[in-house]
This record gives sequence, C-alpha cells and structure tokens, in this order.
Amino acid sequence: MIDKAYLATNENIWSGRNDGEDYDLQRWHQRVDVIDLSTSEIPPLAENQKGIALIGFMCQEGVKRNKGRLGAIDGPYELRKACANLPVHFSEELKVVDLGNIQCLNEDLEQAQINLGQLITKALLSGYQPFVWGGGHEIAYAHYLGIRDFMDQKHPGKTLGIVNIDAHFDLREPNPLPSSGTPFYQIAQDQKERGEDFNYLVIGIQKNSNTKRLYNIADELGARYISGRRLTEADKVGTTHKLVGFMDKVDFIYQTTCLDVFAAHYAPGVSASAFNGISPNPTFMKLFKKIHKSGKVISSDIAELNPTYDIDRRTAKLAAALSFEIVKD
Ligand SMILES: N=CN[C@@H](CCC(=O)O)C(=O)O
Ligand SMILES: [Mn+2]
Ligand SMILES: [Mn+2]
Repeated sequence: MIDKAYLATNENIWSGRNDGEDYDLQRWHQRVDVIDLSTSEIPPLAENQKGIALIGFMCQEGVKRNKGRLGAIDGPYELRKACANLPVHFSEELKVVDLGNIQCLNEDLEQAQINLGQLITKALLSGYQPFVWGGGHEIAYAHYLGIRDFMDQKHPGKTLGIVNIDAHFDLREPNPLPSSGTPFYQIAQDQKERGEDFNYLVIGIQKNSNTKRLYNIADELGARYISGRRLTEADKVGTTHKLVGFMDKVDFIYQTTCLDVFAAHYAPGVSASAFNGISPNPTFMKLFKKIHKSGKVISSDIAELNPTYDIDRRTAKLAAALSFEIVKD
C-alpha cells in the first residue's frame, strides 16, 4: 500500500513554544512521534498501553465532485499546526504517533479511499485508535472501509454505530460518482449487501441544509438524527437520552465530525458554511465528551477543515479543541 499516494509528515510541522522538558511543561509537539511508513513500521505498543495514530487525508476530490469550495486538501497540515502547541494533559503512558498522510492522486477518489482504509486497518491491527484529519467528508467512506476490514478480522459479528456530527445527512446517492455528499449512503448500501444493520446517528442536522429527499432517504434507511436547534441546555436531557440509547445498542462507534456543523462565525473555514450552525458551547462539549468517554469509540475523524476560507485560524483552533478531547488516555 505504501506507494506514491503516501506522504510522511514533515517533522518540522510539530514544533512550537517550548516551556521546558519536564512532563508538566510539555506541549503536543514534544510528544508526537512522527513515523515515516515508507522506511519504518508502526511502533508496537506495550501490553495494555493505549496509542493514538494520527493520519492525514489530503483529499478534496469528493468536495470538488459535490460542487463545493476547494481548500480541504490543506486541512491536515493546518490541523497539525493548530494542535502542536496544545498543552499535554494526557499521561506519559499514552503513545501518540503521526503516521503521515494519504493523498488523492489523479482525481482517483476511489483509490484514495481504499488506501486510507488500508492504513486505518493497519493502525487498528497494531492496537492504535486512529484519529484521521481531512480532507472532505469523503473521508467517512474510507474510514468505514478501514474499520470494517479490521472488525472482520478481529471482531466478526460485532456491531458498528456511526455518530456523525454534521449539519448534513451526506446520504446522497452517487450520481454517478461518489463524493463528499454520498459517504453514508455508500456505507448503508455496503452494509445492506453484507446483511448488516445501518446504525447511523447524525447530530446537528439543519433543515435548511438538507432537501426533503434527504430526509426521506434518512427515514428509509432508518437513520436517526438530532437537529441543531435541539442542542440547547433546555433539550439536554432529551438529546443525551437519544445519544445514550443509540450508543447502548452498538458494540463499537466510529465518530466523525464535519466542521460545517458549527455556525459560520465559529467555523468559517469549511466548504458549506452555515450562519445558523451549532455552537461549540459547554452543552455541546459535554455531549461530545460523553461519546468519547463511552469506551466504545474505535476510531474517529474531523472532516472539512478548509484553510482557504478560514479567518484567523479559528476553524483550525476549534478543530484542535475537539482533538484535545479525543487524544486522551
Ligand atoms: N459534505 C457535504 N455535503 C453537503 C454539502 C452541501 C453544500 O455544499 O451546500 C451535501 O452534499 O449536502
Ligand atoms: Mn456537513
Ligand atoms: Mn458532512
């Protein structure tokens, strides 16, 4: 798999303020091990040691096919830079590796998705929890392929739930090609062919961002959703109940966040910005942490960071704040 599409991370990206070498002074750039998979293997973990594998997906072909605004190809680079200075609040035992990037070459999205899926499977088989940075939301089909192949090998018969934090369903039928708007439809079709249930919960759905047809497809496929306007303190009990009910029914969770779920003043750096998106306030962050503390999240990603349209790196910083909650023991 490691071929022209693979691009190791330049170690210089992981640099920043240095307050000293004592553990309680450190920042992420002092803890992340950059691994060049064209010359090295994924480092083995000690027994019971937890590892997080950062992976970049340098791809905007899906956004392009979906007639979106280009720029997401630079998302992984900007997110690494935004995370480099985060203070370390995880333990010394947590191993954090940066496994580099998968690029989309010659507009061949389908091949890029296969390549990313294979790298995700490899990281999972090595005992790591992958955390993938996009790239457009076409990342989700690739991510599913990687988790599916891992589960086939290590956990046959177990169930997967997908928690997508997004203003959009992304349940479009490929027309004729897959794009950033089709990943969950593709997953539903693949699971149908395999005789598996499609367990899909979307948090942050906006009525004015999805056609009636998309709502109909969501209903036909049995998708569940929590609208953006329900993500308030007043609705906290109901939304938490819905989320917990969903999580209880599955063995593993793939959690994906599409940054366009946030209002444009928080997240201008996306393809489809939304003036009425949700706020990353304490109510939302509690819900987000609840997912990641469930012990069921097998793998996660952040999609649609588009540095071309970002303002003062605020979308990148928001993505870094979410990353801060994921890279934990
Ligand atoms: N991944 C994004 N999907 C959205 C984009 C909407 C838009 O560009 O306005 C969708 O296809 O519905
Ligand atoms: Mn979206
Ligand atoms: Mn999306």
